[in-house]
Amino acid sequence: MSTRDFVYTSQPQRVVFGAGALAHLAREIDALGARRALVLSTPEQRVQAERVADMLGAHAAGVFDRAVMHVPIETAREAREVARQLDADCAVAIGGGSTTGLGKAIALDSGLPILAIPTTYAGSEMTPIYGLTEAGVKKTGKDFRVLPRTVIYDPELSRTLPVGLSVTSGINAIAHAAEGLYAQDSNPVMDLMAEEGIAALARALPAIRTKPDDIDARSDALYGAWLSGTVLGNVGMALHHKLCHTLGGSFNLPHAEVHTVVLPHALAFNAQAAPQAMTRIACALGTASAPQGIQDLARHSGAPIALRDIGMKESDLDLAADIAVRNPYWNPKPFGPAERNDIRALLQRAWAGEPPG
Ligand SMILES: NC(=O)C1=CN([C@@H]2O[C@H](COP(=O)(O)OP(=O)(O)OC[C@H]3O[C@@H](n4cnc5c(N)ncnc54)[C@H](O)[C@@H]3O)[C@@H](O)[C@H]2O)C=CC1
Ligand SMILES: O=C(O)/C=C\C(=O)CC(=O)O
Repeated sequence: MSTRDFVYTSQPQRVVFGAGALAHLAREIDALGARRALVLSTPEQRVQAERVADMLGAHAAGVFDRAVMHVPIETAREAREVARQLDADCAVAIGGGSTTGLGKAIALDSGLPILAIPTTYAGSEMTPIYGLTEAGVKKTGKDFRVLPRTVIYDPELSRTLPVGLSVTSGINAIAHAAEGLYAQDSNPVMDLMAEEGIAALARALPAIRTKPDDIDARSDALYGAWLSGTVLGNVGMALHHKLCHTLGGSFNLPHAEVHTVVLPHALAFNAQAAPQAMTRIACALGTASAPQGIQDLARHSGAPIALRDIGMKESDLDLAADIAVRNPYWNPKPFGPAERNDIRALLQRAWAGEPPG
C-alpha cells in the first residue's frame, strides 16, 4: 500500500497521564497561569469536585455542579454567569463528556482556558467539538477556543465508573477511532492512533467487566480513550456519529449506549465502501469481522445491543431516518434523502438488536 497525500496539523494540548496524576493539579493550574478556577461537575460527582476545589485551595473560585448530558443552553448560560460573577479565569471540568461539554460552553463564550480531568472514556477532552441543546434541538460545532489546554488522565478516578457505563463509554471511544479510519480527512498519524486505541479498549473492557477496580485495565481503557478522542478531535465524523447525534439529540437516548448499539450497523453499512478501514478495525479487535466484532464485544461485556432496550420506540424510527438524512455528514458510502430507506432499514436492525447486516 503506498502512502497517500495528507494534511496533518498538531493541536496544542498538554496531557498528564498516570495513576495518581491528579496530585499534579496545582502544578498544572500554575502552568496555565490561572488564579481563580471554577470547578465543574455533575450533581453526582459533587464530592469529587469538592475534593478538587480543596486541592486548589486559594485558587478555587467555587464549584458549579449542574452539568447534564447534551449541554442545555439554559445550563450553559447559568454557568457562564457564575464564572463571570466569581471572576474565574479558568474552568476545571472533572467528569465525563457532559461536564467537559459544560466547560466548552463557557469557553466558547469567554475564551476561558479549560483544564479537563476525564472520568469516563467519551474523549471530549481531546476535541474542539462542542454541543449545545436549545429548544430540543442539539447542534454541534467546532471551535479551537473550546479545546481543553490541559488534560489530567488519572485512571484511579475511573475506578468508580459503573461497569455498564465503562463498557458503553469505551465503545463510544472505539466509535471515534473506527470512523477516523475511514474519515475523508484521515492521515497516517491518526490511523496509527486509531488502531492502537481500539486495541487498548478491546483489551481493557472485558478485563474491567471481570474486575472493575483493576488499575491496569482502567489505565488501558483511559489510554485508549485518549488516543480515540484525539482521532475524533483531528478528523471528521461520518454516518455513525450522525445517527447517534440524531438519536441522542432528538429522542433523548443515553449517549454511550446509543453509540454501542449503532456502531456495528453503521460499520456494516460502510463495509464495502471502506474495506481497508474494516480490515484495520477487525485486526485491532482481534476478530474476523469489524461490525460483528464490535457487537460481540458489547454482548460479551454485558452492554445493550438493541435500541428497543435503551428507550427507543419503534414508531419513532421513521422520524429518526428522516432527520438523519436531512443534513448528512460526509460518509464513505454517501447517504442522503435518496438513501432514506436504507437508513430506515439500518435503524430497524439496530432497534431489534439483529446481527449487523
Ligand atoms: N464534544 C465531544 O467531542 C464529545 C462530546 N460528548 C458528549 O458527552 C456527553 C456524554 O458523556 P459521557 O462521558 O458518556 O457521560 P456523562 O458525562 O453524562 O456521565 C454519565 C454519568 O456518569 C457519572 N460519572 C462519570 N464519571 C464517573 C466516575 N468515574 N464514577 C462514577 N460516576 C461517574 C456522571 O456524573 C454522570 O452521572 C454527551 O452529551 C456527548 O454528546 C461525548 C464524546 C465526545
Ligand atoms: O458523538 C460523540 O461522541 C461525539 C461528539 C459529540 O457528542 C458532540 C457533543 O459535544 O455534543
